This record gives sequence, structure tokens and C-alpha cells, in this order.
Amino acid sequence: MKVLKFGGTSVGSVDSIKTVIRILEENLEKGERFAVVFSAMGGVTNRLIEIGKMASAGNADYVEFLKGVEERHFAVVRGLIPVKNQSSTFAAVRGLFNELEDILKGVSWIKELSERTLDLIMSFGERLSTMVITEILKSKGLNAEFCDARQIIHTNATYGMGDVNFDITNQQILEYFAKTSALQCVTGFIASTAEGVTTTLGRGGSDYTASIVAAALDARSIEIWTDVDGMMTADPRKVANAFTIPSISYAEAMELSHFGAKVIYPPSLQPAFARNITLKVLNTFNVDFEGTYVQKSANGKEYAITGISSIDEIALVNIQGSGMIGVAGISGRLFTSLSNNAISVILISQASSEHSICFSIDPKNAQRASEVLEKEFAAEINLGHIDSIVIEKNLSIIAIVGEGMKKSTGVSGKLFSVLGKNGINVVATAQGSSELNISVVIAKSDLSKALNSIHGVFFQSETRSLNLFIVGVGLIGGTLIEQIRNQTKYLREERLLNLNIAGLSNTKKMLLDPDGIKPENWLARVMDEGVKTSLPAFVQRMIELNLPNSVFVDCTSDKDIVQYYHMLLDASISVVTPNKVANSGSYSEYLSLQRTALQRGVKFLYETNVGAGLPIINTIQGLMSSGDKFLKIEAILSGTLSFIFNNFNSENRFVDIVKEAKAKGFTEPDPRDDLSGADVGRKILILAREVGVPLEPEEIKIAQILPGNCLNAPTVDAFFRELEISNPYFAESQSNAEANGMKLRYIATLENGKASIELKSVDSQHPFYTLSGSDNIVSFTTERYKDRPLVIKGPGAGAEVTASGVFADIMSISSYLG
Ligand SMILES: NC(=O)C1=CN([C@@H]2O[C@H](COP(=O)(O)OP(=O)(O)OC[C@H]3O[C@@H](n4cnc5c(N)ncnc54)[C@H](OP(=O)(O)O)[C@@H]3O)[C@@H](O)[C@H]2O)C=CC1
Ligand SMILES: N[C@@H](CC=O)C(=O)O
Ligand code: NA
Repeated sequence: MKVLKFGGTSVGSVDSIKTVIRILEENLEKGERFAVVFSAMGGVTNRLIEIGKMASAGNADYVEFLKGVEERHFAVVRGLIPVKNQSSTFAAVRGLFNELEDILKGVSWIKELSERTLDLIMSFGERLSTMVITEILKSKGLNAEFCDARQIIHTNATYGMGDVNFDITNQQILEYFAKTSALQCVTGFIASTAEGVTTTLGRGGSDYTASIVAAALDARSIEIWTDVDGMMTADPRKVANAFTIPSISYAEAMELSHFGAKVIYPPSLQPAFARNITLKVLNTFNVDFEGTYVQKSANGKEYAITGISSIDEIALVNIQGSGMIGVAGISGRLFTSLSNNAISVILISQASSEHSICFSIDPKNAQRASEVLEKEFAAEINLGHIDSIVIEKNLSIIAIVGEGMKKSTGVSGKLFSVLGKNGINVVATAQGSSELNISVVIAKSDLSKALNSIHGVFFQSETRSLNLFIVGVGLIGGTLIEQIRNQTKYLREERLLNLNIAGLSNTKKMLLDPDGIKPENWLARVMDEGVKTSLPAFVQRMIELNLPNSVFVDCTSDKDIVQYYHMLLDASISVVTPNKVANSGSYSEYLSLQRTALQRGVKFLYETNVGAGLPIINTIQGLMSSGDKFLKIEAILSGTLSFIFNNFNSENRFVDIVKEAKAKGFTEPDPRDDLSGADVGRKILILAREVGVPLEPEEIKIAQILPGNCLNAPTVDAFFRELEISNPYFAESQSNAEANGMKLRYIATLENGKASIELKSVDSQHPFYTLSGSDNIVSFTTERYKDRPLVIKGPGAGAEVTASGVFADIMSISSYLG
């Protein structure tokens, strides 16, 4: 024996009822006996309540509304019963509507709608849907019978939520089913008192009917047919990656539903649970899908938790005071007074210091709760033993639920760590000793971010997302997007990582789309859909979107953009950048960015500030963390100048080599930054700071290699013209060096707290002699690398190596976020 139950959407239209009929026919073919419970057609119960209220308010428009409800039922009859059999069902439907019209007429006369009358009015929803579907089944020659649950389920006279008398009900159900072998089509939600007055079963009503019938008949299982794919790991409207939980225990289902998961209402399934009846949650609109099994204990768990649910809107009440410490009876009085005022408490937390108790409630009860408690503790408040009662609003609760928590350590660690890494403040927390649920109270504005990031870490086998906001889509930014495009498949399949480009901007246009801008067509989308660039608006929108695992990638050389880094880090958004401006301004600015990132638990990464993708900053940070001391740094830090001095000879012209360096993507957006030594100056300054030498920009001694006319050229074009004119000047230095078997190298040195940059001629014995292309070379002499320095060498400029360095920083954030 089993019991099937179809909810409102399943019986809400001709098409969905066709599917229901098919499911019933298949079950009949299998031969196992079953009963079926129906809800009212979707939306009908609410409509009937509305109609009842209109009638009692003397609003005659209810008649039209009622016609609409009637028409929906007629449409089902017309759509699903052969014409020759329709008239009797039409008459039966009309008969019920006549009865309902009379009741509503009475309501409109006496202008009063009691709970009792409302129950009667609502009962028509299930009576109509069930009667019509029974007639459809009969018209197909099936042995089906309409069963008015008022005949079998008895409650007391608490209208709106009758209390079931199980002794009588169980006996009546057994007797009723013993008398007939036909398929019983049972009205959900409704019941009656012993005197035959109609009542209803309250929240989850039709599930309750199915559960009562199944328990009385000792059924093997209950199938709850609804409009979703079973119970999900999280609300799919809030967490796009949520998926169906294949197997869940009764207790877990209870916990999840308490915190807002509304697929089923487990308390109403208690009679079935008490008899160990298996529940299946199935989708009428996806019939072949397995759905969710709800059983006493769940089968083989893959994850440490089973699901996540939330309550969007709660208020937190905090009562504290020195007079509460060690005083018995405070919490007793607190909760008794709330309960006497029918204020239900969702979560309670008290620190062991007993100095404060906080609890969360529905915000609509907040004002009343405050008044009740001020009255209850008036004496203590007067004496100053209890401070005033503080209510915080705009909060949400998230609960992670799962029996698996009992067996595995680190679940709460993982929860709080992911919240921390995403900058989500936990206002209050509670865990029951059953270890079935850990609840956290957070700001409502963080709810979506929190749900998604928690879901990401606990259901690891799903693909996680990193949300990238890239400003600057020139050489480096553009190459980065191309590299992301080429790696998308690999990262998805091998690393279960989705790099979601959620925002892009150049100086003209910007586009933000939390659903992602595909790297395949980013340019066309930015051109078509982008709006005029405004950096403050870009940053503000990013912060408002509050997406989990957000990373801001600055691929500009802009000076003003840096002012937003603080704001971003403060909003717990990591920053990755090849732009050297932030780290080469004042030392205090550099320090404060480092500190903000540290305080907020996010990352500020800039490996490509020095030597492009070469692992220079990471190497220094590793050595510093492990306690090494830097004695000297000697380095060639300009890919552009390295390229120039590696290729400039008597056969070519200096200006052409500079142009070639620019064409190869080695130069700064303005190549004067390279040739003036400014870029190398910034880099040695950053290295100095990284090794703990707090230099300011003006303390770097830069020897100029450019003659005055080039240095002072007002524009890039003018600069190139001056370079042409100055060719003899460069040729002379070059040929002098060449004549002596030497090579020109622009070398930066940091020693004894001082940094300088000079153009030097080096001979073949010098370690910097053999360089080619855009090579950088850095030699670190440290306490551990004293006799033979640690040397890092390789291409230190260019689009591919720089973009891949930025990419590596992004990947390290993804590993950090877990
Ligand atoms: N080339 C290399 O080898 C290396 C470069 N870097 C650094 O990488 C950064 C980028 O260099 P590169 O790609 O060559 O420069 P590009 O000039 O090619 O690109 C810069 C991009 O930034 C955009 N941009 C500039 N200012 C703003 C702003 N205020 N708001 C929005 N967008 C802005 C530009 O927009 P638009 O197109 O509209 O002008 C352009 O898209 C620089 O900081 C550079 O120092 C670091 C290491 C190595
Ligand atoms: N323009 C720079 C690029 C890297 O920072 C250089 O030439 O080194
Ligand atoms: Na680097």
C-alpha cells in the first residue's frame, strides 16, 4: 500500500492534470494498491480566502472572482472529459458552486467571516479538484471513487488548524478502506469535527492528509508530487548551483524546513515518520527524475552537510546586564513572557558568562517583544541590573544542516572560515547539542553571498566560481581574457573552477553582468551593452552586487584607480594588479593597503609589479616569512631597456629598437616611463619595501640615460622624434662599450638601505652580461644566500608573461578561498 499526494501546481492546469492521470494509470498497471490525495488547484485556496473577505466586507466584486474560479474547473472538465460524459460533471461542479454562492451570500449579509465559515469556504477547493479528477478517471473507465476526507479525518473544533483525533480517525480510515477496493481519491487539507462541522488541517494540510492516511493504513511509502526536483541543497532561486539531495533523514528534513525550505512541511508528516514510512518527493513536471527520499536515516552521505536553508528576514533581540550573571530564573521569565504573548523564538544564544542573552524572532513581533520584555524586567532595568533591550533588524539566519556533522570535525571551522574570507560578519550563532544544525545570523545584504560561498565550500564536487571584475582591457587585460578563454575548459574539468567575468571596463565603456561576460564575445558585448565608464559607479556596483569570491583586477596604468583599492579591500574584495602605482606611492599608502588586506582577510596581489610573471615578489615574501634577511639586491628590472641594450648595435638605430620594444608589448603604455628610469625606480622601490626597507619614491637615485630633449618631450610622438634626432648620442655610448668588449646594463641596486639605478658597462665575467630578449635578472644576497646569491632570470616584460602572472595571482586567490 502507498499514498500519492499531488500539490496545487500538479493539479493546476489541463496539461499538468494529464500528467497526473498518466502517473496514476502507470501505478494502477503495477497492481499495488494505493490511495491518492489532491490539493486544490494552484491558487484556488488563496482566491477563496480573498473572496470570503470581499464578501464579508460587502464588496460585490467577489461574484466575478468566484466565476473565475468556476471557469478554471469547467476548463478542466472541457479539456479532459469526453463531451458525452461532461454534463453530469458540469452539473456536479455547478452544484458545489451553488452551495458556495449561498454561503458567500450569507457572509455578505451578516458581514462577518468566522474562522469556522472560512474553513467551510476553503474546503470547496479540495472538494472541487478531487471531484473533477475522480470524474476524469472514471470517464477513462478506471475504478476510482471520490473520498471526502471529512468522512474519515476527525479533529476538534479549532478552526484553521484542527487537532486530529487519531483514535477515531485511524479507525475510520481502516474501516473506510476495508469496504472498497476502488482507487480512493481523497480531498487533502480538510476534515470535520465529530458533529460533522468542516475544519482544515493548517499549514502543510494536504501533506498531513497523506501522512494521516498512510500511517493509518501502515503504507509502505508516500509520494509527494510537487513542482520541484525534490529537496535541494539550498534554495535554487538563491544558489544557482543547488542540487537535489537524493536521500535525507526525517530529522534533517525537519531542520531544513524550520529554516525556510518549503518543499515539504515535515511536522505534518510526523504520523508517517512515526511509523517509519518512506517519503519520496517527486516532480510532476520532471516525472523521470529520482527526487528525494526522506527516511528515518539517510543513505550514504557524500558531503559533511546535507543542506543549507535560511530565513531572509529576522530581528535579533539582545538583553544584557551585569544583574543577569548567576541569577537563576532570568531566562525562564524571558521566554515565558514571550510565549505568553505568542511570540515564537527562532534561535537563542547565550554566552557562558551569562552577561547577555540574544534571540531571534520574526521582525513583525519585534516591537511587541521589546514592550513585553521592558514590562517583565521593569524592576531590573530601573535598578540598572539589566541594560535596555536592543533590537537589531535587517538580519537573516542561515542554517547548515546535516547528521554528518556529528562524525566529522571541522564543519564549523569551514563555515566560519568561508564567511570570514568573504568579509561576512557573524552577528550571532547557535548550535544545538544534537549537532544537526549550525545557525548564523548575518546582515541581510550578505545573504546571497553567504549562501553561495557556503554552498561552494561544502559541496566541493560542484564547480566553484570566482567573480572577476577587470578594469583595463588593453594589452595585458585583453591577453588575460584570452588566456582565461583558453583555460576555461581545463579549469572547469580539472579544477572545478569557473572564472566568471562579472565586469569589464576601459576608459570609454563599462559593463557589469553578474551572470558573466563570455571571453568569446566580451568586446562585442562591452561595445553593444556597455555604458559610459565611471570608475566610482563601477566600484559601487561591484560592492552592491556583493558576489561571493569577488576579485578586482586592475590592468590599467591609471593613477586615480588606486584610491578605490581601499574601498574594495574594505568590502572584502581581493585586488590583483600589474599596475605599480599603488605600491610605488608613499610608504604609508603601501603599508595601509597591506594592513587593510590583512585585516579584512582578503588578498592584495601584485606579483607582476616587478619582473612581470617571474616569481620575484612571491620569492621575497617566502624568504621574509621564513626569517631570511636581505643584504643586497642587484637587478635588471626593465624588460624594455634590457631588450634595447640586447639589440642595439652599430647596424641599427636606437629609435627603431625602442619602437620594436613597444610593438612587442614590453614598454609601458607611455614608453617614456621606461626610458626615463621611472619604471625601474618604481620596481626597486617596491622590492625595497618588500624586504622591509621603508623608502619613499624621492629617495631612489636614478641616473638618466636620456638626453634632456628626449626627457622633456611633451608627447609620445614628440618623444619618438627627439629619439631620432638623438641617435648619435646613443650610438656613441653603445660603440664605446662594444669596443671594450662590454655590454650596457641599466642596473638597480639596493644595499645598506639605499637604492640607486645606473647605466653600467659590464664585461663577460659579470653575471648580467648574458641576457637576451626582454630578460630581467634579479640577484638576492641574503643571510641564507650569502656566498652564492639567489638569482631569478627570464623574460620580464610582454603581454603573455605578464597576463599569465596576473592569472597566477587570481588562481592563488581561488586556492585561498578554498
Ligand atoms: N607590458 C608589460 O610587459 C607589463 C605591464 N605591466 C602593467 O600593466 C598595466 C597595463 O598595461 P598595458 O596593458 O600595456 O596598457 P594598455 O594601455 O594597453 O591598456 C590599459 C587599459 O586600461 C584602460 N584604462 C586606463 N585607465 C582607465 C580608467 N581610469 N578606467 C578604465 N579603464 C582604464 C585603457 O582603456 P582604453 O583602451 O580606453 O585607453 C586600456 O584598456 C600597466 O600598469 C603596466 O605597467 C606590468 C608588468 C609588465
Ligand atoms: N615596461 C615594463 C613592463 C614590466 O613591468 C618593462 O619594460 O619592464
Ligand atoms: Na613578478
